[in-house]
Amino acid sequence: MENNIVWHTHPVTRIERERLNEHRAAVVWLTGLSGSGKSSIAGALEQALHHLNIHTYLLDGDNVRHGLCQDLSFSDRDRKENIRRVGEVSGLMLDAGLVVITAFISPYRDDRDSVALRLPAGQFIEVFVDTPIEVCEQRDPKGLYKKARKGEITQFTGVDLPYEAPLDPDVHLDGRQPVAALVAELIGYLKGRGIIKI
Ligand SMILES: Nc1ncnc2c1ncn2[C@@H]1O[C@H](COP(=O)(O)OS(=O)(=O)O)[C@@H](OP(=O)(O)O)[C@H]1O
Ligand SMILES: Nc1ncnc2c1ncn2[C@@H]1O[C@H](COP(=O)(O)OP(=O)(O)O)[C@@H](O)[C@H]1O
Repeated sequence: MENNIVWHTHPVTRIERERLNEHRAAVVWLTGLSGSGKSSIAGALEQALHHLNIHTYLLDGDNVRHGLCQDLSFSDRDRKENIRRVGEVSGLMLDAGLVVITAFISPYRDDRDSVALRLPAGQFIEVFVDTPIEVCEQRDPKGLYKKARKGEITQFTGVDLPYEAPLDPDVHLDGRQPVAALVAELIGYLKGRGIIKI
């Protein structure tokens, strides 16, 4: 259907914003089970990058679901929409020249791949926070696994809905390692890819 909307190209581009920032823009997309460590790693990574004078923004599932996505449930359909919206916001922030860090379960490969396809090639970095469900369940800081096992919460990832692990992630983290070591691994990766120079 024709919608009469035409893309408008503006004079200041992402490349120029990146030059001003003295680093490249990227989306560092953390995916993993609830309790795998996404938020902890994302927060510590942002702090480390901030100290290196990198312009960052962190989008976290729990927080985004208080506002932008407060109308969405945990059904497959709503998770798809959640990830689509977050992907679009990440794309805008990437265009603004930021290193965007996202922490969403994002359990479905198709949804993650759709986000990657909407972003400039090479600027979507898929990070698998690989923590066995037994470990996540033992951590259970919010008591959600306990509730899901008792049937008090349904559609819980890893209990009655699947988690599709990335087949070929850019970075594969062992979520049982200390957060500081995982952050160092990510910083090393960003340097290796020429996103940050320091
Ligand atoms: N049913 C169900 N399944 C999974 N998670 C649940 C559910 N209900 C609430 N929560 C809490 O919501 C957080 C996950 O939100 P996300 O936006 O990251 O999920 S998704 O990407 O849309 O699948 C998740 O946060 P994390 O534990 O930080 O991953 C949970 O705290
Ligand atoms: N690498 C780690 N080693 C040990 N405990 C961790 C690690 N990462 C996170 N945790 C702990 O596990 C729990 C879940 O971490 P969190 O970052 O909230 O995970 P997620 O965002 O994936 O749900 C928290 O209690 C946190 O302190």
